[in-house]
Amino acid sequence: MSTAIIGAGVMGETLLSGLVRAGRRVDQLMVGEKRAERARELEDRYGVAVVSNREAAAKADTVALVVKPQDMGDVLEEIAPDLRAGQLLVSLAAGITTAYIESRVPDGVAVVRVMPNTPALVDEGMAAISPGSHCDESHLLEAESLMASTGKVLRIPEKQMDAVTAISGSGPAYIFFVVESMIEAGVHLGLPRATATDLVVQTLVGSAAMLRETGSHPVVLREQVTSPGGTTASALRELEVHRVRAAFLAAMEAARNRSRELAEGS
Ligand SMILES: NC(=O)C1=CN([C@@H]2O[C@H](COP(=O)(O)OP(=O)(O)OC[C@H]3O[C@@H](n4cnc5c(N)ncnc54)[C@H](O)[C@@H]3O)[C@@H](O)[C@H]2O)C=CC1
Ligand SMILES: O=C(O)[C@@H]1CCC=N1
Repeated sequence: MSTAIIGAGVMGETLLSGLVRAGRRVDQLMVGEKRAERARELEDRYGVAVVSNREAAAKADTVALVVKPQDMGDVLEEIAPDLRAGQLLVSLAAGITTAYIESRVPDGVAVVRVMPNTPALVDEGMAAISPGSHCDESHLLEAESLMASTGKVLRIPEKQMDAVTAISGSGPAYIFFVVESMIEAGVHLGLPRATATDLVVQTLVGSAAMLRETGSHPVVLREQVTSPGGTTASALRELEVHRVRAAFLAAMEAARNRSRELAEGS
């Protein structure tokens, strides 16, 4: 099965590198990328063939679309003449619906919408997938196998996609923001930056491992850290006073709403 990736920016390369790490043959992979310099970089780094978008669409069994939502209309218009019924189109773009894609490609092309995230770069990705209207189980299995090369995959109804985008798609950025804030706080408290960074990163990794390995509710894990009348209780009170919980809710609502807007091309 050959796979083409159209749009090899951050997420396109993340997918490409994951497929290579998962043992997909490089001669079964190809890339369509608009920026010539970027295309050369990927050829050098992975030995992958860089071809035109139309050649990618004509030759590959599966075509992954990893361009920005705003570029999706142009790319679909360009490759539509080369697509055929039964072929699989996997879109990783935020906001873009399977109906949008299906209305721009020949009848019978199978479309799967995916929302991945960047931890896929270290094989800890979280991808959600939803089938379009011409998908059978074999198309879903192929999309799942594509994304499973870089982490966990969950099947979800497409109506949940904008919320998923706000949580796991954009999620790594919120976590990095928290990490960055904690490091700055450590520096403010007088710690050397390198020490603060080591402390915060390992605390994050350890906490994530506890969540995954114990399966305990985060409230239970938080209560274990919070000694009565102690330091954690004092800190948590400040987080509540500064409305951090409400800020997270507002932030994710904004991301969900932006995903909906992207569907309308803005
Ligand atoms: N970066 C992230 O964390 C995530 C990104 N996504 C989605 O992945 C898609 C790509 O995002 P990024 O990789 O962050 O953006 P990016 O800007 O890094 O990559 C887009 C790539 O597409 C190329 N491109 C643009 N028009 C093209 C065309 N006509 N033909 C071929 N290549 C073309 C650009 O040159 C660029 O290399 C977006 O739709 C985004 O919603 C989804 C989940 C997470
Ligand atoms: O910011 C964005 O629009 C993309 C989609 C999810 C993560 N990055």
